[in-house]
Amino acid sequence: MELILIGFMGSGKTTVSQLLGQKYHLPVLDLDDEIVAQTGQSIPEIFAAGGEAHFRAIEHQVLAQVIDQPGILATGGGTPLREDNRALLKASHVPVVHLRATAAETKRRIGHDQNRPLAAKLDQTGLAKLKAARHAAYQACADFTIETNQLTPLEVAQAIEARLSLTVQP
Ligand SMILES: Nc1ncnc2c1ncn2[C@@H]1O[C@H](COP(=O)(O)OP(=O)(O)O)[C@@H](O)[C@H]1O
Ligand SMILES: O=C(O)C1=C[C@@H](OP(=O)(O)O)[C@@H](O)[C@H](O)C1
Ligand SMILES: [Mg+2]
Repeated sequence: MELILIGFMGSGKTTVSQLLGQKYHLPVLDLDDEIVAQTGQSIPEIFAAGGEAHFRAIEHQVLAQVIDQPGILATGGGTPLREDNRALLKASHVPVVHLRATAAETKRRIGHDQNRPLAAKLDQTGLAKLKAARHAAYQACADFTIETNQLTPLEVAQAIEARLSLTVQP
């Protein structure tokens, strides 16, 4: 991978990875999409079948498979929770960018989306608590953090470019 995006659900990892991939003609790999492709099950189906532990085991296997592929990787919001996943991210030696949004903005962005089993039943306070509990894991592997609340996805992509001083021509 050339760039890895991490952060809480709704922070924009999937959206921004696609924008950067289009602009720089780089392949984009979304870990959730890859999990769905490999298992033939949706994310809610995987959680329903074996709970979060089952999903995390698959997520780890797929991360280990794809980490050395070229392109931009959008992780899932829980990917950095496992120490072995954080080690894989760090060992890739590519920039790891942490995208952030407030709980209120997160609720606005994903509140009606049923495709995220861990967020589906949480109100804004629940999202804030889960996000706070994960903060250290994100910080442990991030090279830098972008606050996305006031930014469009395109502006987030531009903020990442500015931090990386990407030189590849569009
Ligand atoms: N900077 C942003 N401003 C407003 N909406 C955003 C922004 N980034 C993402 N979104 C929206 O939030 C939702 C979740 O984005 P997504 O890229 O799937 O996040 P993630 O992959 O981090 O969970 C989508 O509807 C997306 O269009
Ligand atoms: O935060 C999490 O634990 C999860 C985030 C999701 O990815 P997004 O962050 O892209 O929504 C997906 O991997 C799964 O629903 C679990
Ligand atoms: Mg995503």
